[in-house]
Amino acid sequence: MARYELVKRSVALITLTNPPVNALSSPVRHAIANSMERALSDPKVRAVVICGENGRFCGGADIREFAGPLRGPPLIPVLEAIEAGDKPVVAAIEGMALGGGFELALFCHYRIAQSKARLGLPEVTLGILPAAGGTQRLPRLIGIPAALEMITTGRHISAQEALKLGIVDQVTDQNACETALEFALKAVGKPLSPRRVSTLTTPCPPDLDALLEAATMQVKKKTPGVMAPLACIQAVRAAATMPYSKGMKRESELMATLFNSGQARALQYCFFAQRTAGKWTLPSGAQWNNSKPREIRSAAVIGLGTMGRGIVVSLARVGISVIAVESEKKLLENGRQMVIGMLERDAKRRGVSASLNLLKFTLSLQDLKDVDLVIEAVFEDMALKKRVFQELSKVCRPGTLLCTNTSGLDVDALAGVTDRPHLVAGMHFFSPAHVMKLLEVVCGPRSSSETIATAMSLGKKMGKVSVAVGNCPGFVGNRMLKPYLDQATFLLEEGATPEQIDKALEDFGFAMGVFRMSDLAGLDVGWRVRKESGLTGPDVDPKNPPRKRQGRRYCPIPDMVCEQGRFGQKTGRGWYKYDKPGDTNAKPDPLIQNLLETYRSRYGIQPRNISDQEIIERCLFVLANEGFRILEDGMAARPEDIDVIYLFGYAFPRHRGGPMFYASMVGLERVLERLEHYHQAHPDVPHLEPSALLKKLVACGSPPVQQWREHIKTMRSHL
Ligand SMILES: CC(C)(COP(=O)(O)OP(=O)(O)OC[C@H]1O[C@@H](n2cnc3c(N)ncnc32)[C@H](O)[C@@H]1OP(=O)(O)O)[C@@H](O)C(=O)NCCC(=O)NCCSC(=O)/C=C/CCCCCCCCCCCCC(=O)O
Repeated sequence: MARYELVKRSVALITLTNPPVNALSSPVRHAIANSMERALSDPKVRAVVICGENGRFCGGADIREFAGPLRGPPLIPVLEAIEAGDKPVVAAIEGMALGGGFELALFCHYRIAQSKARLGLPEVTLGILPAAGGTQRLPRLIGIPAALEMITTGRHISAQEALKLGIVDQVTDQNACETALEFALKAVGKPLSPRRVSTLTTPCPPDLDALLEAATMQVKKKTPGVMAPLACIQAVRAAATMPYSKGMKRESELMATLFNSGQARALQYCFFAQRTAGKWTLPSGAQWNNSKPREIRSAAVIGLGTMGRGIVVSLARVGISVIAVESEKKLLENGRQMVIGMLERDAKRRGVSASLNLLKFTLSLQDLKDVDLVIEAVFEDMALKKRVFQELSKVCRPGTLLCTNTSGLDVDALAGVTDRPHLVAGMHFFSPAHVMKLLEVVCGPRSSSETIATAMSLGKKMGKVSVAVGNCPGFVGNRMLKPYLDQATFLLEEGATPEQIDKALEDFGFAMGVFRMSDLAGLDVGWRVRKESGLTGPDVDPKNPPRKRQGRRYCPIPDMVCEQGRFGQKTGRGWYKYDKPGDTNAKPDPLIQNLLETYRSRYGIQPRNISDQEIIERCLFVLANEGFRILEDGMAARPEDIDVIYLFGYAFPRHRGGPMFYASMVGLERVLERLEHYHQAHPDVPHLEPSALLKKLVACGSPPVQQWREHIKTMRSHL
């Protein structure tokens, strides 16, 4: 777990050896303690260098250990022995020094960083704080404002920035370990006291209170209801106002309030869920680690609407040459200008040059014969998409992969009109596609493992969090969204207002409630889908009861809002009113209130007071219930995949872990009981009927979310 060598006859080289990131697990802490003792007691050793194997200094504490009882030597005394020793200790930072790894470096007397290394204290993103002295040592080294920013955001900084801030003593383009060995020999005999960060006085700005107050306001605004950033600010205050030892005590008290919190568990779950989601499997046994993706050098995007443009940008900025296709000259020119503008702005922001030379714009599908992969992003119309796929099948060379960006149509039906169904898959981007991190990779029953491997790997290359899902209407994300939206409108019928429902969801942690979000996305899209599927409009049988469709409860209020030309922010009116079209400041609209009152009296609905608890339970439990059904149907491989989809595609609050994790935190028994209760009250809403998997898990004693997969295994799988 750590290798000990004597090099250059007088330097002890301690190499952390815990792949993949040399995390500070209990055996590593043991090994560091033993190695330091050996180095300090060996008269031949005049200096010490600590580095990490495989070009990675240290990724911090072993997060997996946080879930169980704490074992092994506590980290702080191990690190204190480094600082207290009478021989210079140099940290040789390659790759990364994060969290406890960064704190380890801060206990060393000197720090040398390789120029590509990243440093940071990301604990706040895991719901905790840097409790191995990070909150007390970093402010002493770089001052309150810079330390506060790093600790409350968890931002990783470059070696160059670390040098500028005074965190590292030298940056090298060479091997950091070699440089540190030379450096260590030169440090022998120099006084160590000024190098001990614990002895430094925190430079205290005169406006400390105002500074901390501003930081508090900022984190409350950015992450309302999240505890860790606030605790970080309190800990940094201690670094400015207390002696080191008292500050360390305060740091550990604050850590104790966070360590076992639900938020910390949720955020740490999210960290692992995100990594688990990349590990896809297919029923054939093909999976992420036994299937080779193809290399994609060239791609085509068909359709330059909002989605198509974002996809072109996502591809071009990672160096893939793109042919963008439109059906009319005007649309093509418009799309071309917008894509170029987007790429230029993106490049400026990243300080690189825009890769415009990778782009080609055309009106002809014939130009696509040699591309490696096509992503179709035309209007959401099955007949149109089928025509495009038939044409692509004729034009593209036999090996070209054909992908669709449909947000819910049958991918296999599209595969069926091609000459290569095994090379067809869904790549469902989220809008705006160059910003949103989520990509649902839709595996049709005939998609080959190579096709899925390629789509997943391309997603990763574009910086997306890619999740493999099965081919069912709406896939995972949009399939779950429907019952969630339905509950929100049913609650309106029963007496709630858009403002009340949004506030309850925003207090829960969503950045925007469901109605504000719908106004932002535009209400006309859903209206068109409902008209096309015969739920509203002239195709509805006049004998159909007004609030029922196919025997189920149906709320026509969203249709009534659209009939008034209220399509959301873009028209200046939707569920809310706005000062002008395109404005974002949502204001309650008395006209909506009137519409709701008239509607209720027309149907004899007596409005009732609805509690925030009911809003949260009905909206979120029905969401999770559909998630359980998706797992039952084998359309998602595991609950983590569903949660990752909701975190990255639908802005589910990360400190709640995602809908499935949230359900497990509430307690599956309670979720089941509440769903049964609401279903009894609303028997014409089948989505409220508890799913078989939820009942099965409760019957099995409500195992933790990571164990649900064992219970799902016996069910059918499309993944
Ligand atoms: C940037 C990375 C490091 C690398 O990224 P990349 O190369 O892309 O690789 P990944 O796919 O992300 O990761 C590869 C695998 O490694 C696993 N991994 C990564 N980091 C860790 C880790 N820190 N621990 C465990 N496992 C890790 C990852 O899951 C992958 O596994 P797999 O292949 O999928 O199986 C990137 O990985 C990254 O960003 N990592 C996280 C970095 C981080 O956040 N570090 C901070 C960790 S927290 C920390 O360091 C805390 C320090 C203070 C400790 C003080 C402890 C005191 C406890 C006292 C508690 C007192 C309370 C008492 C209360 C009571 O009374 O009970």
